[in-house]
Amino acid sequence: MLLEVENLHSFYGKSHILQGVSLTVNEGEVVTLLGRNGAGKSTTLKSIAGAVTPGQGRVSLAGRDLAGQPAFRIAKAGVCLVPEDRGIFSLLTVEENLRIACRKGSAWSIADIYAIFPRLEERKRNGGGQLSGGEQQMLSIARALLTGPRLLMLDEPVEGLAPVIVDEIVTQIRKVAAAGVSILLVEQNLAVCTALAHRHNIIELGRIAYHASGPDFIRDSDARDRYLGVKA
Ligand SMILES: Nc1ncnc2c1ncn2[C@@H]1O[C@H](COP(=O)(O)OP(=O)(O)OP(=O)(O)O)[C@@H](O)[C@H]1O
Repeated sequence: MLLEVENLHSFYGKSHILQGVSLTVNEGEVVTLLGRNGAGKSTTLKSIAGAVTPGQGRVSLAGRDLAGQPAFRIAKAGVCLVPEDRGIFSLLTVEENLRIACRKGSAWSIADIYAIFPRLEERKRNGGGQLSGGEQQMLSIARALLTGPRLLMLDEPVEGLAPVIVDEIVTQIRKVAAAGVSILLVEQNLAVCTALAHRHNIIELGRIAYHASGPDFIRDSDARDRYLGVKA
């Protein structure tokens, strides 16, 4: 087991958002966290990464307890969150954005990144702010990889992107997973989720209300309708 989250509770002020979330990610797995708007998906990722401090519960990475640790220590342990707002430096070039993300001891080099994301090499001298939305997303995933994470958490990586770019990013995420990086994916685009993931979790009322393997979830149209309001 790589990531083990057990009975996680998180609050914003008095709002009790996560009410006992439990989920796991094995080495080499792609696992989704699905759910309706406001269900607590981003909060779960932030609570694992330490951007939100959980009030209760266990988060462990390869057996090492991380819950309640500061975000920088959790990142150092190998957990990297690519947030929805992408977090790239718009005044730096693509290559500068990549260079400053590099960490000693990381298994990833900038050449590895260009092999998976050829568009970034084509655009390496462009400013981060000149990139399209899809290219910005690629750059933020690339920056996360350069830190050498064991667990990559992606928050809605294809939101608002054109279908051809979505396909490109799905292929890239698949290559990242094939390189051995475990992935916890939050994404509203179900086709992307089923194309990538080995297992799925659905969060409702602050808890995991449903989980299934990839093939079982594809067959279970009732669950998709009941929990996500998606017909067919
Ligand atoms: N910083 C915050 N302060 C107070 N409440 C917040 C904060 N961030 C999120 N919330 C609330 O917590 C709940 C869960 O939000 P979260 O962003 O985790 O949902 P989500 O499942 O990721 O949804 P979405 O798909 O809309 O991003 C929502 O009701 C949201 O309004």
